Parts: sequence; C-alpha cells; structure tokens
Amino acid sequence: MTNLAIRLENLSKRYCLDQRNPSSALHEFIDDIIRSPLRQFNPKKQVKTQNNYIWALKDVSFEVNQGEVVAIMGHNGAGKSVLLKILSRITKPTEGYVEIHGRVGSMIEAGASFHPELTGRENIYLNGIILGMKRGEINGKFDEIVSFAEIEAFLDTPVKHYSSGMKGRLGFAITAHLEPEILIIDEVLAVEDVAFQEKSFLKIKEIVQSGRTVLFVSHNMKAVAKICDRAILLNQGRVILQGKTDTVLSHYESYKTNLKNLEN
Ligand SMILES: Nc1ncnc2c1ncn2[C@@H]1O[C@H](COP(=O)(O)OP(=O)(O)OP(=O)(O)O)[C@@H](O)[C@H]1O
Repeated sequence: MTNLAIRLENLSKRYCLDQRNPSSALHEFIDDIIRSPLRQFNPKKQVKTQNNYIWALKDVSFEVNQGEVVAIMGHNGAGKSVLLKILSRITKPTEGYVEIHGRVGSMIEAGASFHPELTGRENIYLNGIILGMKRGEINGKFDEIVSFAEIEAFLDTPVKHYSSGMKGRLGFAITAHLEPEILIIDEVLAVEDVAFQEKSFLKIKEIVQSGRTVLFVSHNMKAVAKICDRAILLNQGRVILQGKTDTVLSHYESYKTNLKNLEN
C-alpha cells in the first residue's frame, strides 16, 4: 500500500504577458483577480519570458509522502506561490500531472475561501463542509476556532466587513482546526500581528507533530530548519535541489550570497 500524499510529474504553468493578445492576458487577469483577490501582480518578478510568455513553473516533479513536512524554498519569483495555488486547486497547471491523496487545507491567501456575504459563523461551516467534514465534527471544533481567531464579537457579521487581519486570523483558525490531511502554508501571507504569529507558529508545530502532511513556504530559515524534514529549492520555476533540510538550507544560503555578489 502506498503512503504517497502528493505526486507531481513535469508540472508546468505558463502565463501570457502579451499585451497584443488581450483575450488570454485578460483571461489570466480575471482568473487571478476572481480566485485570488489578495494577489498583487508584480511585473518586476518576471524571470524568464519567451514570446511574451512566462513559465512560472517548468517540469516540476517531486513526491511527498504522508506525514512528511516539506519546505518549498526559493528566491522571489521562483514559483513557490504558483505551485501552492495549483496544489490548492486555485489555478490549473498548463501541462503535467498532479496526484493528491487526502483533503487539502490551504493557508495561502487570507480569506480566499470565504464567501463575503456570509457571516464568520456561516463561513466556518462552509469551509468545514468543503473540507468534507460532518456538521457534528465542525460543531466540536467551533468554539476553539472562534476563540483562536479572536472574532467572538463579529461572529454574526458578514465577512465582507472584516478587516484583512480578522480574515487572516479566521482563515488560519479554520484551516488549522478543521484538520485537513494535507496542509499547505504560505507564511508570507500570515497575519502581521506579532502575538498572533507566535500563536500560529505554535499551532503549526502542533499540527506537524500530529503526523499530518505539510507543505511550508517561508523565508524564515529558522522556522524551516525547526519544522521541516525535507526541502525543495526552486529557481526560475524549476526544481534545482531537493533533499534533507540542512543540505538544501546551506546550499540556499550560498546561492543567496552568490546572487548578492552578482548584484553588487
Ligand atoms: N497571474 C500572473 N500573470 C503573469 N505572471 C505571473 C502571474 N502569477 C505569477 N506570475 C509570475 O510567475 C513567477 C512566479 O511567481 P510566484 O508568485 O509563484 O513567485 P514566488 O516564488 O512565490 O515569489 P515570492 O517569494 O516573491 O512570493 C513570477 O515571475 C511571477 O511574476
């Protein structure tokens, strides 16, 4: 019996940048605006273009076993967020194969999975149901979610009136407590509030210790070293190294120094 959680084979994602081809540029734009309301497109991040296309990911292949905690690393624009979005089914790959065994919960875009007209309470149930949970299971976690998110007073207010911090806290609390089998975390989008960050990190550690599969994107090398068994390093959309966290981290440090030297 396999204990595979995720398998990617030659996964590629191409974005069209051609201003003279408004229909496909518009399609990508609408895709990102509707599905990823908080993403800000930064043209400076374009790393490799060919005929006005950019391959945000190119031929990415790797496997993650159940219970593994894997860091996805790489410089700005390496393709980390695009990879997490494909695994979270927010965007589709252009080419390649994705196999996922288990319910995926994503902490990649605060509030992306909320319905803005529904209240905090209703969104907790909505997200639980999307994750395949029964009402009774959600009831059992409900109070913990609300108190972790610190939104007691706003529980019956539509989420469209929440601040981005409140949405971030509630999104984290829901995904962390509703126990998806595979957890996808992009720490960059974590809530700015320092006290909440510390609380979230402790929760992430607890989740990791519970034996669930975690994909973790972070620029915080100490956090990566502390919680990840393995790391995958991306550069310009390609996997350039994968292996034990220590090995990849030391390679990444020297790679960053070389890059800085080139820039100076
Ligand atoms: N909707 C889009 N249209 C065009 N290009 C895009 C789009 N989304 C991402 N890209 C490009 O894909 C590449 C990978 O972007 P991605 O956001 O995955 O990088 P990242 O590794 O997460 O970077 P960071 O650490 O800065 O968040 C970048 O060059 C980016 O400009």
